[in-house]
Amino acid sequence: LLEQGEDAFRRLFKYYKRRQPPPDFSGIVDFSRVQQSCKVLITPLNVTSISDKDASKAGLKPVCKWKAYSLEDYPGFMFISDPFLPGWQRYWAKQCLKIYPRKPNICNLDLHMSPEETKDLWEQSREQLRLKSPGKREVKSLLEKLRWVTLGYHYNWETKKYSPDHYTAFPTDLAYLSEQVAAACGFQQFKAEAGILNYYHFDSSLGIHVDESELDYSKPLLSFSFGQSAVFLLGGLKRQDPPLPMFIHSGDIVIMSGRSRLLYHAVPRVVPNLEGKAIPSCLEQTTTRNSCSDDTNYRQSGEGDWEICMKYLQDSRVNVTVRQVLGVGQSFPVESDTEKKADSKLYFYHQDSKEESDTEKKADSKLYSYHQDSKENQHKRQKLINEVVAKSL
Ligand SMILES: O=C(O)CCC(=O)C(=O)O
Ligand SMILES: [Fe+2]
Repeated sequence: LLEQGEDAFRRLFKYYKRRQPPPDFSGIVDFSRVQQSCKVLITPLNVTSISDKDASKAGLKPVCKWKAYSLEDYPGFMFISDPFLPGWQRYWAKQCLKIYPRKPNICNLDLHMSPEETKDLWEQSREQLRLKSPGKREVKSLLEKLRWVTLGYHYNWETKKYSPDHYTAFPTDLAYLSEQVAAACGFQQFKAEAGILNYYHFDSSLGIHVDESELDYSKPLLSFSFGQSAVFLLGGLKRQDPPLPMFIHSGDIVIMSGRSRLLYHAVPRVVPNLEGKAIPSCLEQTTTRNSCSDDTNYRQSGEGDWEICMKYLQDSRVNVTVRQVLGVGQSFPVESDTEKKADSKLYFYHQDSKEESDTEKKADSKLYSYHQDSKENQHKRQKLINEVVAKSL
């Protein structure tokens, strides 16, 4: 057991990432097929926390219809199995592909391209994607090279900080969705202040990490997924703690709050949806005419856009995590000049350098190595954990 505990997370991460021989997926928790495993608990939500009408404006079913789960050993962790109304996953997936990557939002491609060149990845990629034939090795469109987009307080991968100096308006529709979901889970005053979109393909993974850059851990972290499925590993407070593997499917929402807010986690693998179809059927549904959306984008969206989305999602997964960075009445700590410099570095467009710097490469692939924490960081982390635990008791 001592040996097993050594670096159980790394071993399991590599195991699920492995191609040959493929891993055994049978032991993975699948909330869409509740096996009444001893660990999975069905969680009742307060069905009056948000009105059915407000839920439907965000494309969500009435809360009484949601299937919400929690895990015995992970207080504060919640999993909502696809609570979206028919047709609405399409809407959100399209926003993630067509609208949110637009300027002024920041994406990995900005690290080595001019704002002019990354102005509208959707427009720049749609023809190429439309003509793409499956299985063929073709030049990748910009949309296919997209790895991440940041929203609101833009996350700086290098300094691992949010900065008050890099804020752009958070998309109102996504803020609304997040606030409804947070309220339904018992977090009434949630404010969507920062977002990270991750774009995955079948060969992508997201390393072992903890989201600790936000300044108020009493606020939940919300995660929405669309497209193909993923194996998600939920670890412990220590990096080495053995993780629990679970599937995340299209439409699923993960909430990390309370004691689970600072747990290590990772996505070792993206897997085809378990129905074995090109696109999971929940994404194929269209809305009924009378659903009440205030968003003109939605009504104007043509079938042509959806055709491009489908092409993209056949071998991709999009995940968006929404975070509240500041607590009520809280403000950013004052930064020193050196910190400010480091902070703005990533937003500088290197006009005369075609070579990617190491920093760019790292940030670009988001595969920055997750080094063993320094003594100082470990100490800081332990302090934070104590705070969170104290608050959630
Ligand atoms: O893709 C996911 O499900 C997780 C994403 C994540 O952990 C993050 O963006 O911090
Ligand atoms: Fe994360």
